[in-house]
Amino acid sequence: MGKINKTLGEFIIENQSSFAYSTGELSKLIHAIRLAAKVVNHEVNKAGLVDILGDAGDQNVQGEDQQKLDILANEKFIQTLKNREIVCGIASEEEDSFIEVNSHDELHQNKYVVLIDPLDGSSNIDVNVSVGTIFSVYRRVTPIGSPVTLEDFLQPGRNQVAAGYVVYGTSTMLVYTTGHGVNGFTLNPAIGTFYLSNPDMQFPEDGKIYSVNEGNYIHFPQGVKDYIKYCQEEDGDRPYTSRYIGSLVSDFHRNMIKGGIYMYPKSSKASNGKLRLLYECNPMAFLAEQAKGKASNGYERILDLQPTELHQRVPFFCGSRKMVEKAESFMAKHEAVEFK
Ligand SMILES: O=P(O)(O)OC[C@H]1O[C@](O)(COP(=O)(O)O)[C@@H](O)[C@@H]1O
Ligand SMILES: [Mg+2]
Ligand SMILES: [Mg+2]
Repeated sequence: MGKINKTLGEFIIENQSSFAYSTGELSKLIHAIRLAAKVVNHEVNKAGLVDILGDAGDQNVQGEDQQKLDILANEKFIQTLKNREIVCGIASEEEDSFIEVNSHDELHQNKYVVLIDPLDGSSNIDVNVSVGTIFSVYRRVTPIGSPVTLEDFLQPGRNQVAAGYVVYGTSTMLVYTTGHGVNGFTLNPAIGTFYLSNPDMQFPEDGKIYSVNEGNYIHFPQGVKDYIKYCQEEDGDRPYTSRYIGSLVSDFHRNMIKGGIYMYPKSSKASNGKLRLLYECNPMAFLAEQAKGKASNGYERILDLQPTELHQRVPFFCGSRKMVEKAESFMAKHEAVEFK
């Protein structure tokens, strides 16, 4: 008889006990994310057949054109989390400020807040290239039963209790951590069940793939330019291969499996780069570290950064530990002079 793959449901139940304060609330939360992921997956897969491609004609708080699928995915995740009364607050790339989730009984006991990037890789939606969803979970810091505040969301990434992503690619996968390693589950679309397909995922310590939008090369800090040149030099196992999908989730996923580094540096055009600390960099950094990889802003550990705004951006270097350290060493050489 072939290898029996554990379902996500079975895995959640089995691993619930490994989580401190375990009341089953976090398990219910992961279940809800699984459900919303299946709903969004269904929409993504038939995107070309129904009128959900293209932009929605609105802009989000960051001045980016919202795609129709950005809005649909945002609605599906928020609705699913709200309806299950397992969170007390939600923040999203597509919402200006956080949403307080009130349950029917005044003093609801929900203790988690969730931050989401409902649709990651929006520029790839219309061209049938893989996209994703990213989520990050914290225990609230304000007293249970009291109104949720911004403070509950502006926590350093090291406080995350869970983080993960869904990649809607050649197959649909849910990859997440609760601080006990990283596991990947593949959706069997025929029966709508996620199965454990990639247990204990780990970044190879070193790699041969670098992912960066080289179209911004001339605007990059000298340290980044030097590291890209280093990746391209004929020497030993170099040149490395350049791979850039333009969806953070997909580039991260490939690099975690094959070994590689993803970079979205600051530049003379964007002094903090493009990616958002709270619902892109923190969750991917938590996953990276749990998978023996590394994540920094070129100088500091992402998970130790103290957030100050819901939608703040930070430079991002993430992937195989030795590659991130190498990039950081080039950055350190030029730290003093770079456009502070
Ligand atoms: O087109 P650029 O500037 O290279 O940016 C691509 C990056 O921006 C993102 O699309 C930003 O995420 P959103 O699509 O969620 O806004 C990342 O997924 C991706 O890595
Ligand atoms: Mg994104
Ligand atoms: Mg997005």
